[in-house]
Amino acid sequence: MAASASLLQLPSLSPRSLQLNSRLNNIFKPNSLALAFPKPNNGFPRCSFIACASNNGRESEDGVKSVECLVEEKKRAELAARIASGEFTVEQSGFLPQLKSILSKFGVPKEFLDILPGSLRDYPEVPQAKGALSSLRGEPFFIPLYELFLTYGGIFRLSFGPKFELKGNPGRNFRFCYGEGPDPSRWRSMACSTKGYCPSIASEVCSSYDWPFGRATDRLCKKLDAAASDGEDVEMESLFSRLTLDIIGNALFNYEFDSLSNDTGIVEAVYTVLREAEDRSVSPIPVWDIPVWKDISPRQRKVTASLKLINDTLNDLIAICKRMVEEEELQFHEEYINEKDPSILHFLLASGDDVSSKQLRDDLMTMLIAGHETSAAVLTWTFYLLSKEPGVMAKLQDEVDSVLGDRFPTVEDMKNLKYTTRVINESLRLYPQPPVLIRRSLEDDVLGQYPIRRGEDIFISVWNLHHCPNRWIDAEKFNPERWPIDGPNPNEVNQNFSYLPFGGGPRKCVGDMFATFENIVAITMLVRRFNFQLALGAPLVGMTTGATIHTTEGLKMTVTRRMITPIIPKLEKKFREVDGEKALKTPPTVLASMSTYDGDQ
Ligand code: HEM
Repeated sequence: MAASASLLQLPSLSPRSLQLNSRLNNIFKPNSLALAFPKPNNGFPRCSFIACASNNGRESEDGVKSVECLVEEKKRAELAARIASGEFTVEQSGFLPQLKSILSKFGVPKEFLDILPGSLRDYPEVPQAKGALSSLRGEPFFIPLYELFLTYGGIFRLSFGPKFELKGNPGRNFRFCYGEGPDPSRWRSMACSTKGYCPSIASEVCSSYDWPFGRATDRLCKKLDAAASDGEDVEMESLFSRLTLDIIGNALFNYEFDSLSNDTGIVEAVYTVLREAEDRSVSPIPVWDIPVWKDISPRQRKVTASLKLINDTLNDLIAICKRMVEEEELQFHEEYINEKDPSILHFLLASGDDVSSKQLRDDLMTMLIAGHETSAAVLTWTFYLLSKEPGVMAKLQDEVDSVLGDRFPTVEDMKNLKYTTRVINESLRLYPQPPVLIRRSLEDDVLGQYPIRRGEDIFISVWNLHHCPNRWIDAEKFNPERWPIDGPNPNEVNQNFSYLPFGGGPRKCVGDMFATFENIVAITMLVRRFNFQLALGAPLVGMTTGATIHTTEGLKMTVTRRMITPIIPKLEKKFREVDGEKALKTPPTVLASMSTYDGDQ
């Protein structure tokens, strides 16, 4: 990594001005600021920042680029050339500098100009990009942001309104699912509880077969096993979405969506609401706010009905959990965990969290949304990347075989699954979820050398940070080895805020440890058993944006069973206290739980 520390700092991101507005407000209004540090060198060769998937990721043997790849490169080059030509550049010097210049021409002495009130200080103007984003149609929005960054540098102002396609208000648009959401002070305490909860997943309870991570992934393995037998290709993006929905439902409120097996009403309702939230966040006109529209539009009526079903279900779950907690005799303490119901909801209620059921419901809904599609997207893009780098996949499978053998992964295994963790670190670098973070300035401030007005929206393009050619050697290459295997787990602090897999600061992701363990369990259990290749003839894997980076047409893969040397499972005996007695507990082995598997296991 070519680290350039001075460039990588975020000099003026003072907590004062950049406190996260937890409800993402009014983004993409004209005059939003986009940040991307560090500034690239002038003349730095533009890189093709989406790895082209020739033959859908299977390299053609003679190394000839596919037609799609060439088209993709041509499109990118055209976009870069248009931006560089100044098509989107605003020539302006700003009112205050102009005023000073006029006063100076009239002979006003410099000493006087220098003591003019602060508001007249001569700040340089932020480079400005202007236009109609519709003219950049056909790209996920963070791609033009990257091209603009290569042209304008680390900080520039976007004036892509009023025709800006992404003009909208995701904060407001998500509110229909989780009300006003948690108020910041309460959210902090909840985040603390949740962070407090995360270490407790290190307890042996979560390594038990009852824990949702392994159980849900096991169901996915069985599905893939059937597909492998039938020689059918599978669409992994939707399977990962279902996997993570099952996991988060179970972990949050002990609810079995079982979406991998069934399409029940509640599963459909969750997807209806999630898709609506994503659509609203990129829709130019909030038609859903028109009162009559809500009642006559079949789609909006479906959204309302779905929301009611979800809210009723959550209310029931909260009520059941409250009763359980009331009947419980156990005193709450830091390591508290209810073995029958180790859910976050139970933990929060047992901790004496004194909130209304509505608030609790809104909080759970927030976590459901924040923790579902993000993890699904990480798994999707990780498997996409792995399918293009057989060498990385082989190394990963070696590690999994030697560390886990036929066991289910446990939290203790995480420290030994070092390469697996690096694969996830690298996948999160290339495909950050979400690719852009948004803040609103609460007061006038200065960012770098530029003034920021109160109320101004600031986009922090994590995509740009993670792809910056000055920061990363071979920035576009999927190279888990770039992270030293025995080094610290890379995070925003030890990477000097040039790597933000889970955000940073007071509003950093509260589910980072949860998500890491979830991803490790899913990846290790899947690659242990199967090989994955992009399906022949499947559509090219392109990107599109919702709240996270989705594929344009799914991730169609051919899954085959691995031929692996059988490993004699270790029958470790573990003891744990159950109601004051020592209970014998034998951790399940993969073989035991996959007893329906035939052949080569
Ligand atoms: C690999 C999966 C995940 C990724 C990449 C991820 C990423 C992020 C990022 C970047 C943020 C900061 C957003 C911002 O600054 O505007 C965030 C916030 C958040 N995440 Fe995650 N997340 C993941 C999984 C989860 C999970 C599993 C949960 C819940 C169990 C969760 C709950 C949250 C919540 C509640 C917030 C808002 C925190 C606040 O506003 O204080 N996330 N996540």
